[in-house]
Amino acid sequence: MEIIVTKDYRELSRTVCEILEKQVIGKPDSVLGLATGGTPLGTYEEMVKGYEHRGVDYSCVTAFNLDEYVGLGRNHSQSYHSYMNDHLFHFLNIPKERVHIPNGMAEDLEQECATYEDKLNEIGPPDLQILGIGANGHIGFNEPGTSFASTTHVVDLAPTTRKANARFFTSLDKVPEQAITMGIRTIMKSRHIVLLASGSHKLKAVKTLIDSEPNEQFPASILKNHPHVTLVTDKSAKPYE
Ligand SMILES: O=P(O)(O)OC[C@H]1O[C@](O)(CO)[C@@H](O)[C@@H]1O
Repeated sequence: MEIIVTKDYRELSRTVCEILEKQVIGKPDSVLGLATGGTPLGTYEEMVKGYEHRGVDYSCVTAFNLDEYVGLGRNHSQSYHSYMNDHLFHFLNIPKERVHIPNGMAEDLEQECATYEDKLNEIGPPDLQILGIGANGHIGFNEPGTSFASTTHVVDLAPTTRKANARFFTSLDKVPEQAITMGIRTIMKSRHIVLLASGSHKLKAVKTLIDSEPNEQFPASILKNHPHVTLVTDKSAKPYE
């Protein structure tokens, strides 16, 4: 695993943006796997600047998002559809038909997962997958205990994850209890994975990742079995000198 330590969050965001832009400039029809949560927000801001000021072209890119809450419509302010539109897609020239996010309102959620996985297999895998890490080691919404063989599936969110994400909702009881997420096996098919960790609250998770062998109780540990992972962390989330 390659590890890049940046001096702060701003530098982390610029670094990840540079990796993404290099990917897209080198291969204009790249498939990008994108993440939500607080950590990639700075990266998306930098990408928008890159599009507006440096003319980075996304017209041939395809995007797949990692996950979506079950029960939130695409126009709900806290759905990941809204998050991606508000922070990225609204500003870039990725054609709408090449943007893929699971439908958390699907009547048949199992079918939605199977269709999403099929689409990923048909068009993907992502050339570059962006990932955040949960304090409990989750990647996407794959909570501790998720099988490493999992494909896109419906998950029950861990109480700690709901609590961590309650900051985006008016109260904890408004945070959905389930989500659709790409599985661990799905994520591992990506050609290059860039894992972002920022802030002292991620220190323990980064330390556990570095110190542990792959095990299903700490989902991010599977990344040690992947041939091309870049961990980009700022100093406050760096556990060792
Ligand atoms: O970047 P954050 O907000 O710390 O979240 C870390 C991870 O947790 C999630 O938001 C899910 O809780 C993921 O989407 C994200 O990768």
